[in-house]
Amino acid sequence: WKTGEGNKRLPPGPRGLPILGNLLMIGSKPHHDLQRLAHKYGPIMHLRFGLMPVIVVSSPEAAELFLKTHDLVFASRPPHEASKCICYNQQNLAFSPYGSYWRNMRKMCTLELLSNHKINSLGSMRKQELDLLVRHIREAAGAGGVAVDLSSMVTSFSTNISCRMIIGKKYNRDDFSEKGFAATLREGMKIGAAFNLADYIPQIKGLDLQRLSKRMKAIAKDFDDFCEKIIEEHVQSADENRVKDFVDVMLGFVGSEETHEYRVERDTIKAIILDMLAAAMDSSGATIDWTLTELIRHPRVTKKLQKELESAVGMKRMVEESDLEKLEYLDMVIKESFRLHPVVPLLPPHAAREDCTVNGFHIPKDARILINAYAIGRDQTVWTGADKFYPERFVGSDIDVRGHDFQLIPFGSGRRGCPGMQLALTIVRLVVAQLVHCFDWELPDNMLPTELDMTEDFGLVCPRAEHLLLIPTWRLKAF
Ligand code: HEM
Repeated sequence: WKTGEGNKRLPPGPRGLPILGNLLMIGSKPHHDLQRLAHKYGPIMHLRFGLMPVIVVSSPEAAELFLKTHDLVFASRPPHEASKCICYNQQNLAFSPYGSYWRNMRKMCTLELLSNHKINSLGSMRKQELDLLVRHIREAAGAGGVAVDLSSMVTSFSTNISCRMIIGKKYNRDDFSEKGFAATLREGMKIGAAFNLADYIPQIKGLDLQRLSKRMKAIAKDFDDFCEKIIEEHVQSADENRVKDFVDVMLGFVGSEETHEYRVERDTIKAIILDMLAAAMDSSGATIDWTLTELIRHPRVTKKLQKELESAVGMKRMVEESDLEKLEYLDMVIKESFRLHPVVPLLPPHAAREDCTVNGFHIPKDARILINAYAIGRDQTVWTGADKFYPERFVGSDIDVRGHDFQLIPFGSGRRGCPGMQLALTIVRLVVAQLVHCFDWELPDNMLPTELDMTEDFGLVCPRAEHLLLIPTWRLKAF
């Protein structure tokens, strides 16, 4: 329990095996395994993955200490083989270590790509894509009693708006490589989320025991070809009047360090393209999917939400983004969904930039910090009836998801908190409201809501393992 440096006390935790440490205690759902261990060892727990000390944080008070009180110490990311190989030596924002490069890119992403102004300027594009989604579902509903694969439809919608916003156009299933655009990107994300032994025992990296390195190199090559093609198309494009996508904005900064403070090179653009696509493509879609699943399991909540929409929007038109601020119950439903189903259940690892003492425990430099947002959202000591979906718990409460309230941190908090939060909240609220307002939903084959499979598929983003199949019926009076 002691470090080599005198009597410094590490947080409690289970004993590990030589070399592997506690790695074998972690299965296919790490957030569940770590939640179980935290019940035994406490909210600040010490494990060892391979040769690396890992600190697991599982309560709001502890999360506040790491993400607010000592935010600057824990604002880095550890070395990450997948990002090194695929994202140009960890030049992506999400995994780049704390320092001037990260600060510069973070500022560019926050002020130039994900600002409220930029998000608002893309509103009509979101509307077009959402209208298309509703049309497809309505066509299926027209056939009467036919179930649609809502998970697939929402995922395609989310992929399409992300691609249009970031690289200016949509990609078909079979574009890009033999496997297809989205499948290749998702494979990259799966590899990024995998427990790669080389990250924890760097000495055995060359052995490539899990055969990840070979796959990473193949994907890195595909991605590089893809990003090069995108950049070339943007450079060649003569249309000055089109709405600027993220690649246009970043290309505008290349070689203009004198007028802008951003130092942007070709590899930077490629790393940020991949980062943004990976962060945006599945996260909002998975959240929408989980929210609709809970609504199907709780018809009372759906009815109440439909009533709110009826009185705020009326039955003669669809929901607009400008309606969202009036929809208080929708806000509670979304918060409750984020609480039970944070789609990034373990925040990407933070890294300690120096030794630090937290709550009397010694946290060594370079330790990986895993914040278990899933465990915090289901903490029985914080939430009454923690496993129940009950949006009314937020009536009269000012707890929100924006990172000020550490009992609910689906977007993280502090310097590394999600810069895409405002965009994600707009998309999730709008799509959930639209789908609940335009359609009634039923389960196929007389299935009961209690029979819905709630298994998660763990990755960088954690969607439902099974697709949500539902029968839609059009509700609105007009058109
Ligand atoms: C429901 C949707 C989303 C959720 C739940 C989510 C959640 C998160 C979380 C938990 C983090 C890590 C915070 C930490 O380490 O403390 C994060 C980081 C990040 N997110 Fe999101 N996110 C979502 C959507 C988006 C979108 C739409 C974008 C951009 C288009 C985005 C871009 C990023 C980036 C670039 C980072 C890395 C920030 C850094 O390390 O400095 N996210 N997100």
